[in-house]
Amino acid sequence: MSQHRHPGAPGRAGAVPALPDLPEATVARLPEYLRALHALADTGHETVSSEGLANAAGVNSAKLRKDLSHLGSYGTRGVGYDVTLLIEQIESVLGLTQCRSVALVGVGNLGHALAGYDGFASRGFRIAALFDADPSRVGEEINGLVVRHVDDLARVAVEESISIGVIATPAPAAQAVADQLVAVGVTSILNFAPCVLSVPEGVDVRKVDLAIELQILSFHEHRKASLTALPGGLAATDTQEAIGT
Ligand SMILES: NC(=O)c1ccc[n+]([C@@H]2O[C@H](COP(=O)([O-])OP(=O)(O)OC[C@H]3O[C@@H](n4cnc5c(N)ncnc54)[C@H](O)[C@@H]3O)[C@@H](O)[C@H]2O)c1
Repeated sequence: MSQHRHPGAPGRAGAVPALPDLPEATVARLPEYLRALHALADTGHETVSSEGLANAAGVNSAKLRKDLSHLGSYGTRGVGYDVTLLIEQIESVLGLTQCRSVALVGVGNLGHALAGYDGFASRGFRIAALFDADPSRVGEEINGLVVRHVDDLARVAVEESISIGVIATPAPAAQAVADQLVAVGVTSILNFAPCVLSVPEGVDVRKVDLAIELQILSFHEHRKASLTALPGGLAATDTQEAIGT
């Protein structure tokens, strides 16, 4: 996943206390720690060592300790981190203590899959509205939500307090959809369309493109093949480190 962020993004909630300005790479790893911590909590763990959490999250433990130190969380020597406390700290920093309402625009193949997925609610997100421009899709019910015409975006965004927009339209339509989302006050956009969006300062856009991820993996396959062809074979032993995850 790539991201595009304007510095000093104001966000929408005015009363939120100032947060530490974390490195983007740390922010990107916090959800991994959170997922691992929830799995530990679900299996009855009350504490976890930095090594245990690092393994569960798939990062190295020095990086994890550094990331968590940004939150003021250092764990207790010989005991490790308190799982519940760390979940609360990370959720607080990620702004997950409130459920965020998401609007999904473009309910085709991908949009259907996203709208039908039940796993977002437990991670702090509610898909609150579905929009499409195709009249034949408007009125269809998916997972208890009726698809509305994108022309209703402005009204529904206010009614449902939409804070994040997800774009799953074809690329040629994505910029206009982004403009509509921004016009109704949405300042965070997740873009699945394979294109670069132009947005005003203060609007955060993250882009998901599985083809790009596959192309990066293709490069590493290509590189591994070229290294194994050399005398002495493949040097890198830690594949995740080698590809910078
Ligand atoms: N990021 C990824 O990894 C990934 C994977 C698959 C697809 N995609 C991308 O996701 C997008 C959707 O793919 P799909 O297979 O679901 O396409 P699709 O054609 O099945 O669905 C697109 C939907 O968008 C609607 N639409 C078009 N213009 C619109 C507009 N202005 N406002 C609202 N709705 C509009 C269409 O009516 C349609 O229902 C494409 O851009 C595709 O390239 C990305």
